[in-house]
Amino acid sequence: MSHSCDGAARSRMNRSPTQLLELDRATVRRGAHVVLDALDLTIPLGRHTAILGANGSGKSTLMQLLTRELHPLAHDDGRAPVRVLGAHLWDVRSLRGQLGIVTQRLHEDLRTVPSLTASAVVAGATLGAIADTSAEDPALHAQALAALQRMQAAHLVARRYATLSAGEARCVLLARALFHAPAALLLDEPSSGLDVVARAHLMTQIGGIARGGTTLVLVTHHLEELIPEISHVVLLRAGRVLADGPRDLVLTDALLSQAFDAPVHIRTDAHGTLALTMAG
Ligand SMILES: Nc1ncnc2c1ncn2[C@@H]1O[C@H](COP(=O)(O)OP(=O)(O)OP(=O)(O)O)[C@@H](O)[C@H]1O
Repeated sequence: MSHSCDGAARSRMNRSPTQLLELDRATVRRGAHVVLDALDLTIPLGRHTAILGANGSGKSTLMQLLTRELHPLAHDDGRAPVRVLGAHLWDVRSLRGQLGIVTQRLHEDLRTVPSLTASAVVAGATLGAIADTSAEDPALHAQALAALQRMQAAHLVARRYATLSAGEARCVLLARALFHAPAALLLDEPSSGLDVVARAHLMTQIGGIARGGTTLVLVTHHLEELIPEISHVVLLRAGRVLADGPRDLVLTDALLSQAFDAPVHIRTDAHGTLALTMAG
């Protein structure tokens, strides 16, 4: 009996996963506060998805479930509340090799080490840790340079990461995130703090990455970041899924007004960029 169970588990792990994320009534509590409330959600590989919601709706917490930095409450019957790439047990380091991550928190952590160069930041993806390895390893340095070149950021290779502008740092983080050719790229408000030109440049690069076949998961409350490649939107409200579907069905004034608890209006400019304004 236990043999056949082990075999089934092994064959599930060995099959090529088709789902990036599967949540089965996943609940996360922080202190007395239920931050995610019995969430059911599936994000297939290959479906570029935005997780959209107001401040405090649970977007970053959902991202941390995906990266296994946070764990949900266990189910009494042993069912796995979270599966990432088909598996519910992950060694975090091997998961980091499958997911490229760009978050403000990672950026801030990297900036705390003044000696770190852009090359070291990119090459550090091999460790999943913050340490300067590229200086000692010419092969790693060359790979980091190639990754920066793909982001049109080769000129930054020797610069100290902590001295980069927000836009430059974001390109270096993208190069790091893509270092292992991950199955999916997770972006948490990637363009926040960037000027209009740097934002357009970054979002063009992200669009190219999506078209190249890397699944995009974008966590944001900035509608400007919903590039055309994003085909699917999950709307969160107070730790629950308010809507989950094709972007045109979810991005309506009515649903967004519910999500933001205020009357809002979505508009599209001449270049197709979305923006949200207060209605009236
Ligand atoms: N460590 C913590 N302890 C207690 N509550 C927390 C903690 N971290 C987050 N929360 C609460 O969980 C809720 C969801 O937070 P989360 O950061 O996931 O939201 P978010 O949608 O990403 O918000 P934002 O857009 O402002 O970044 C918020 O009400 C927040 O106050």
